[in-house]
Amino acid sequence: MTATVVSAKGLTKRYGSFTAVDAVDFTLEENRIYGLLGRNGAGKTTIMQLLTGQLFANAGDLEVFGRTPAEHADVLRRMCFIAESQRYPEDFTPAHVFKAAPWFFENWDAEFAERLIADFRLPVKRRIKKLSRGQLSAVGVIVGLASRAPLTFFDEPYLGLDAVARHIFYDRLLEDYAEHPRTVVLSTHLIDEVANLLEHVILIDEGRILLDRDADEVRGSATTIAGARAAVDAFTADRPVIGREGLGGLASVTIDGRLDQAERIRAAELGLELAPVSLQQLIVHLTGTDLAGSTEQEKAA
Ligand SMILES: Nc1ncnc2c1ncn2[C@@H]1O[C@H](COP(=O)(O)OP(=O)(O)OP(=O)(O)O)[C@@H](O)[C@H]1O
Repeated sequence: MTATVVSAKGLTKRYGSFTAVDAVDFTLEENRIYGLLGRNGAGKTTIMQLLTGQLFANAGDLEVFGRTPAEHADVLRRMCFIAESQRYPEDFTPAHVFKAAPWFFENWDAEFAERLIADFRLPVKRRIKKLSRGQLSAVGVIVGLASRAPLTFFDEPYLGLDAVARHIFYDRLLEDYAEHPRTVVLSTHLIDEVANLLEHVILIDEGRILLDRDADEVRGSATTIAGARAAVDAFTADRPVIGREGLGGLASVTIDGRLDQAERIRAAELGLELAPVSLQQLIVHLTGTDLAGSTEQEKAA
């Protein structure tokens, strides 16, 4: 049986009259990788700050490892939060950060950190304020991975990381997670890149939860049918269409739900192609916008 690490009921955070997190209910289970997804301003960072005791909720019940996070130092010690723009003391070098890390994280693995430093080619003796944007992100990613905290949050940890470095992060996370399972919460706009990593998806929109489901179930919950427009239209006529694209005589229509065996055979007879829907496509549909819009992609590239 898996243990519940986080339990939130009616969790609410207001900034003045604006409600950033609106009475959300969710749980995080032990040893799973969660994607906390949503458009800009959806409330993802605020939720992570509530969970890590950096903010107080205005209403609701929150338990992390069975206790109220902000009031229990032993709970805070079991968490690691890597923010988009991590701050460090003036004149610190990455070497100072990694030397201090074992004071904060009892599972800190210095050897693993050394390997990551080599992977990311991080100049550990250079002052942090002189590091490039991507190198600064690498410092956070290394702390997040080598801390092996039972509950680790990565809030858009990639700013400036190039594609190679991002894939090193994903690979090392998966490898290390297989050997040292823990609960990881990853907030990102690069959904297609992390789709295979995620075991569970929580989608936030305007402070509310739109979707809280196993990632495989989400992936299998829609189908794209492509082919000659007339055949596609006929095949999808009575179905809940959630997306439609077309060019000339060709069409590609995404429907909510799976097709059974008979329907698949019929589609093949009509010369139609069936394709699974990506997590990103579904989320775009659910939130009405492309989360990985060009600015985010460019920022991360
Ligand atoms: N200190 C604050 N005072 C007032 N409003 C705030 C404050 N912090 C956050 N907000 C607002 O709360 C909402 C949620 O912000 P949050 O940072 O949690 O979003 P997010 O989902 O992490 O967004 P992004 O993907 O852009 O990082 C936003 O509308 C934001 O403007």
